[in-house]
Amino acid sequence: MIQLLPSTFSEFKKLSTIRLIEKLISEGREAHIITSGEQYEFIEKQIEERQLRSLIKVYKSEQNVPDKTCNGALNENQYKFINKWVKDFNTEQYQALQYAKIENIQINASAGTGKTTLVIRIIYELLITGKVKPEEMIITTFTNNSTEDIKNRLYELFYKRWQVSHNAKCRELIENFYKIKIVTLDSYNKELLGKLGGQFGCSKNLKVANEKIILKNIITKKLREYLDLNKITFTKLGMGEVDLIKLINIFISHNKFNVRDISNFILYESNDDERVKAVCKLLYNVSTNVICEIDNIYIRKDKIILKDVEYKLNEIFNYGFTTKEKIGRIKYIFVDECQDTNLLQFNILKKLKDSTNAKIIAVGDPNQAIYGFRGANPESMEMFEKIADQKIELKKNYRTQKNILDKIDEIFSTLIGKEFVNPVVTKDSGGVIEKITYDRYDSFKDIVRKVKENLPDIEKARRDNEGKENLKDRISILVRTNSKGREIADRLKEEISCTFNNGGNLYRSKAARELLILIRYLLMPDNLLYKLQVLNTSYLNWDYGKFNCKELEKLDTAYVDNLLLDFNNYLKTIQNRTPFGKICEIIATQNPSKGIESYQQDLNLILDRFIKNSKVSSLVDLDIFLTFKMIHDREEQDSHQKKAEDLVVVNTMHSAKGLEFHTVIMLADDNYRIDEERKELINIFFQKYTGKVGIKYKEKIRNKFFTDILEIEQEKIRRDEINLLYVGMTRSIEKLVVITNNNTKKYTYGELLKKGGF
Ligand SMILES: Nc1ncnc2c1ncn2[C@@H]1O[C@H](COP(=O)(O)OP(=O)(O)OP(=O)(O)O)[C@@H](O)[C@H]1O
Repeated sequence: MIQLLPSTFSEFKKLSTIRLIEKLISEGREAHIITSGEQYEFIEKQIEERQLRSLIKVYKSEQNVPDKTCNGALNENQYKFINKWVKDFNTEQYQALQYAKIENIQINASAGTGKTTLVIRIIYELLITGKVKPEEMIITTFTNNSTEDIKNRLYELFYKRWQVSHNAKCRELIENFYKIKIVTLDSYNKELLGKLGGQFGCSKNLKVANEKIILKNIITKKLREYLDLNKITFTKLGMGEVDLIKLINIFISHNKFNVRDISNFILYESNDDERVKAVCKLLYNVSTNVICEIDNIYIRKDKIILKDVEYKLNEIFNYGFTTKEKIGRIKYIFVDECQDTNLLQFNILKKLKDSTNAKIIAVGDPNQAIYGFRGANPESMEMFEKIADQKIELKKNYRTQKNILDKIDEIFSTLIGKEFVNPVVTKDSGGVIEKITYDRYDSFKDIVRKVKENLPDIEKARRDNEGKENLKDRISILVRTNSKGREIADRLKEEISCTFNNGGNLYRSKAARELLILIRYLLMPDNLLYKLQVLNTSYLNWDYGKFNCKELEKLDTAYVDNLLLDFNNYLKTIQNRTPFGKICEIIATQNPSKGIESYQQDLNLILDRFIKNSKVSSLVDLDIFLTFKMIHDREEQDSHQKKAEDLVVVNTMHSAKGLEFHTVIMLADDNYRIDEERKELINIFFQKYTGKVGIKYKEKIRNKFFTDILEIEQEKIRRDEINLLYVGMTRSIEKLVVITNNNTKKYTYGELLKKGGF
């Protein structure tokens, strides 16, 4: 709240000033007062006497303040005036804003304390004052969602400012908004490698490869070669081909793992079980072969694996193969959510800073670190702190009501076994935190009941907000996994309009794409393109390489037909089935999901939607349905408007990071470690410092290192999950409802919350 107080004084004004201060205290509000002359001295004295430094900030104006108070809407002149004197920020935010203009800073703060708001404001200030040009800054985040969020909020700031002031600079920035690089760290690194990687054979058109698709095929090929060459049987190894492929796949694609490090790993000890030793040797050899093959293919095709991007960039920087000219002019690097950075990423950012003399503004919250499992470094906050000239902590929470935050403190103090204190709250007008326990099989009824119960509040909040679509005025149903989110959104949509907000999209999933290809092939079996495409899908167990569908003319049709012979013969046996029956039959026999749970769930959901849509009966209908959905859903995803309209949104915990909602309904019985539940568990842990790799497969076969590392790794995963639960719970502004089962299962948030005494 901003108050302009006139410079001159009457007794009446004096009284009203005291009243104003009292009112602000009673509301627990924070205020900025601008005044001059004797009024300034008077207010300062009042504030001192009442010990209100933290609530009220007074600015002394050298100019005379206009003789009228203003609260809320400002006219243009008032706006200009205030903009000159005041940043509607608390002291720490204001300090950070000032430091950011001259130094490297690190901002460390808990949820809801205004980190993102501050970063956006710093960016805004640097641009609007002309200190930095749009193309001279890089703003990195970890997810596409955060990128979108920052873009929207920054744009809004410029737009609002332009509406009030019609400032020419503002207009110029709006027009050049696209030049501001707000990107995920991964995509920035890829672009950078394209620029710098000439000596390493990387071109500007470098594409990040979808390693999953290609890996499986190459692994199968190399595994069979190895087994043949060494005359090894599956019995000797104690596991079958599918599991072996899975094991090698996990080993190679593990995020902490880089292909070049393979020889540094220790896989077994001399007293390990013979089968374990045989599997480890196989793992080492096949992986090396696979990696060489992938490198060859990728170099030819100008592709690279995501993890390799960081590795190569580090090498380039380490060997000094880069110059300021090649990188381009960078004055500022912003790192949002810096707690989630891994060591390689940090090194790249630091080297980038050193080579360009750019300033780094890093913002994070150690309690919201959720990417430990994929290599984020727990010390990342400290690393950024070391390169910062100033460290700033934000101490006030502006989001959540006091009673909700107090409860969160209590739960997390118990869970992590040390005092956990959220920052000072600014809101204390009675928030609601409740837990609903159900003992039926399904929590859906409770979700619907709670949504309906809370909708009137949201509608009111929107009305109070003058009908403006505010993304905060919504109910968010928070779930742990994508598939659970989809399921809930799907069921809920039948009663209440809602949006599922996640990273992916059902109709862009592999399951959807492959199903469409299958349908088109069934419709037009003579079309060469569809023949090739279907050969590339998981419906055919084609064991090596994918066809390049763009090079149709180079292909020998007879050869392709020959490859499809078995599949076509099989299709003949089911030709009399109904279209839908045919598809179900093919899915049952060809098993395209190959045991990948998410693929199966996506497929089930699509089939379920087919069934519910009574208009879909022929294969052509199915084709149209899927094609339409692919286009339509894409529009829906891209449409900010659509997202804003719905009062109810379903979010995964990950996708809700950085957002806030009037009401949060959290589903706490979703399992967060599906792997543990599987009977035939395959698990690999890498211990970075010792180079040891813990391996477990089948029920009891494991190397000696596995048990040693297991506990440490589980604790890491648990910590990630606790942090993710914290992220979820701190999204709420007014209300937090937790729905959990009576018999809380292991590895659910219900279990964690119970341990936390909730
Ligand atoms: N000085 C301030 N005065 C009043 N409200 C503020 C202030 N700073 C931030 N806010 C508001 O507080 C809320 C939380 O801010 P923001 O989203 O920036 O927090 P955050 O620290 O990034 O949170 P998280 O880490 O949970 O994503 C927003 O609604 C924002 O508008």
